[in-house]
Amino acid sequence: MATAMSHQSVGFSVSRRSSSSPYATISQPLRDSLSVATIGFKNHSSLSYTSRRNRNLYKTEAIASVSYHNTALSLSKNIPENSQNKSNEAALILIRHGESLWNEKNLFTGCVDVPLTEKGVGEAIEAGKRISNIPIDVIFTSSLIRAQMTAMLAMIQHRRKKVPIILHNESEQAKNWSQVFSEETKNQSVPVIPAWQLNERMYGELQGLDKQETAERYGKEQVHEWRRSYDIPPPKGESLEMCAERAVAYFEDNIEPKLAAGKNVMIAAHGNSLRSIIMYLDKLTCQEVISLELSTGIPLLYIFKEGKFMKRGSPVGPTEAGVYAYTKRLAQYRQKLEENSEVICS
Ligand SMILES: O=C(O)[C@H](O)COP(=O)(O)O
Repeated sequence: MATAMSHQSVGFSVSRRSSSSPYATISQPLRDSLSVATIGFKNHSSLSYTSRRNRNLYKTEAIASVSYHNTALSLSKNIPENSQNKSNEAALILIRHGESLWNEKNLFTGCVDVPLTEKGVGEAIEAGKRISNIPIDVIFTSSLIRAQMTAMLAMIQHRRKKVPIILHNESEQAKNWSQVFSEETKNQSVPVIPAWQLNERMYGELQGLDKQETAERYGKEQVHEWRRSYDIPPPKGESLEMCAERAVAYFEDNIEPKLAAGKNVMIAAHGNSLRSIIMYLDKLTCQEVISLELSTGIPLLYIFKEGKFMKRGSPVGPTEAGVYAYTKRLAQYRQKLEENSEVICS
C-alpha cells in the first residue's frame, strides 16, 4: 500500500463521483471499496500515539470558544445547517498552506513564521474554489501566518459568503475586545480557531538552512530520515512522532468532538502536522507514513460518519477543478447554494 501512494498528494485513488451521478451516498459496498482503495484501514495496535496518554496537557480554550460561537452559527436564509445534522455526518477538509516564501527558497521552515508567496496566494484561492460548495462551520488553523492566510483566502471563495473571523483567546482582554454584538452578523461568520498544536513540526537546528545544501553536507539519506521518518528527530527538533503527540492530541480533543456533533470543519495547517493527522485518520504505519507527501494548497476531503473517517476523493493536482465526491447531504447543501445564490451573494 505504501508504494501505491509514493510521492502522491495523498490517497487520490479513491473512487470518484461519476459525471452522471450528482453524488455518491456512503453505502456499505462503497465504504468497503473506499477502505480498500485508499491507504487501508489496518489494525496497528502497536501504533497508539503517546498523544492519547498526554492529551490532557494540550486541552485549550478552543472548546469554550467554539461553543460560544456555535450557539450563534446556525445558517440562516434557508440553507440547512449541519449542526442540526441528525446523522452526525460531517465534512472534514484538510489543507496544507500554499507555497511560502521559504518553500520557494527551499529553506527548512518549521515553526518560523513566514508568509505565502504570490503563487501560494493563488494556490489558496484555487483551493477555496474547489471547496466552495462544501459546508464549513468552523476552521482550525495553526498559529502561523501561512496557514491562516491560506484559510482566509480560501474562505473568500466560498459560495456561502460567510466571514471567517479569527478568535483571539490569547488573553481575556483580547477575547473581550474582539466580541461581536450582532446575532445576525455572528450568523454570517465562521469562527477561525488558531492553535499552536497544529503548527509545523519544529525543525530544530535545520530551520533557515537550505535543504539542498543540507543534503550535500549531511548526505541525502540522513536528511531524508530527518524529513520523513516517523521517530528520528532532526537536530534539536521534533520527529513526526513528537509532532503527532501535540497535533493528534489536539485533533482528538478539540476537532473530533465538533465533527461528532455534525460540524463541518476545515483545518489549514502544515506538511508534517497534517501528515501526523492523516497517519491517525488513515491508520498508517510508521513505514507507510514515510512516503506520504502533501502538496501545498491541495484540499483533502474526509467524511466523518458513525465514528469513522472516510476519504472522499480529492483533486489530483492544482489544475483539476472541483472536489468530486459528495455525500447526499453535501449534494443537498450544494443544491441549496445554487437556489439561494442570489440571496446569499446580494
Ligand atoms: O518546514 C518546512 O520546511 C516545510 O514546511 C516542510 O518541510 P519538509 O518537506 O522538509 O518536511
